[in-house]
Amino acid sequence: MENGDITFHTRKWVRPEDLNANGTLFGGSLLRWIDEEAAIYAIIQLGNGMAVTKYMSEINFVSSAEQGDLIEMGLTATHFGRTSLTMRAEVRNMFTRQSILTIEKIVFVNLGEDGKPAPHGYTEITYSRDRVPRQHLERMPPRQG
Ligand SMILES: CC(=O)SCCNC(=O)CCNC(=O)[C@H](O)C(C)(C)COP(=O)(O)OP(=O)(O)OC[C@H]1O[C@@H](n2cnc3c(N)ncnc32)[C@H](O)[C@@H]1OP(=O)(O)O
Repeated sequence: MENGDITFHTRKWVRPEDLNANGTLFGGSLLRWIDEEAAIYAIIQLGNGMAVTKYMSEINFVSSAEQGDLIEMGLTATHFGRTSLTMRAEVRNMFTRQSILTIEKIVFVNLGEDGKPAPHGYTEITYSRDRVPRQHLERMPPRQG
């Protein structure tokens, strides 16, 4: 599987505590949000809560956002390796669709119980919630039908 379309999931409202000294969105806040978004995406794709950030390529801050802006974060898997998952990320203004940030390559590694890289066995993106991390399985509602 290579180069899926980006799906925009999470929206954020740029608030005063997210601003830098210039009064625009602080890059550190944006990176914290995107790292968490990538972690959630990796957990869902790999069905494992033990997935860690390994590598991020250049980060391109394309344009700034201002207080009150509504932004959305998107990710897509671009490559399933043996133990890794590579994603592409984009953050954009929800209404103008203007790009705010792009990261071409974010690599997460699937860890085993021993904390070492472990094969995840997946090769394709899932668009449903069928790869449930073990610790959440017993709290799942029973299947209908
Ligand atoms: C969500 C978070 O915030 S997590 C917190 C931040 N992250 C961390 O603390 C992780 C710290 N790093 C580590 O613990 C270790 O580096 C590990 C366990 C992730 C990986 O250990 P390594 O010895 O590098 O593992 P290994 O060499 O087997 O590589 C594992 C995979 O990562 C890939 N990889 C390793 N280095 C890189 C790199 N620089 N760039 C891209 N991919 C890489 C490998 O190609 C391999 O993928 P594959 O199995 O799909 O082919």
